Amino acid sequence: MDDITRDGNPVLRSRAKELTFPLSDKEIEMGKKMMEYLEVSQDEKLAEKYHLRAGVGLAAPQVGSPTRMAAVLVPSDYEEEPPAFKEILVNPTILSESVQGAALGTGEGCLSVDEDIPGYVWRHDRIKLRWYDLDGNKHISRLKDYPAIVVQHEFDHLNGVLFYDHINKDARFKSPDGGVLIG
Ligand SMILES: CNC(=O)c1cccc(C)c1Nc1nc(N2CCN(c3ccccc3Cl)CC2)nc(N2CSC[C@H]2C(=O)NC)n1
Repeated sequence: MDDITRDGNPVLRSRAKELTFPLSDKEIEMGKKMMEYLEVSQDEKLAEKYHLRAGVGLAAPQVGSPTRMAAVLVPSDYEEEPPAFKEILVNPTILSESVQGAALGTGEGCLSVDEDIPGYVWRHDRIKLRWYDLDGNKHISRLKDYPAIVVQHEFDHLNGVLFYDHINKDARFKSPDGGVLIG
């Protein structure tokens, strides 16, 4: 956990730089290590053994690298099913986003923010995402609900935005018209 940068470190408030292909061995290794972190953090026994906080997303600035890469591992509702969304995203771009909003009903947490900050983090319920994999292949993904929220949270990290920047401090649990609460 000590290798996760914490709020206050300027790398979390900077705009991360695009990566160029072919990626260096070091960049590929970083992507794989970020995904491995999420896998271990979601295994109760291993997370306890290595004192890791569970996460479903991790962006390169959170491991000290101001580059546009993020790992996302959103499990499905049933353990024996494959994950809802598992990818290492390079140079992601949100191509379009729904007008309809969505927020996690329990608020958001972040591996780089140690304290709980109450409030809904209103995002877009659906997004169309263009991204590249570690080999430089282009992908387009249409995401909805929890996976869409997680990707927007990680995308924010690449632009120096943290989840609590979106919380309405005067009305932390206010729902905008038509917004859906998830989870
Ligand atoms: C303040 N209240 C809260 O944090 C909060 C409180 C309750 C519920 C939710 C849903 C909350 N919110 C929240 N919970 C998560 N986890 C739930 C548990 N889970 C997990 C845990 C154990 C094994 C496997 C897994 Cl999968 C890991 C992920 N993750 C995020 N976020 C926001 S988007 C990026 C994502 C992230 O990875 N954060 C570290 N938010």
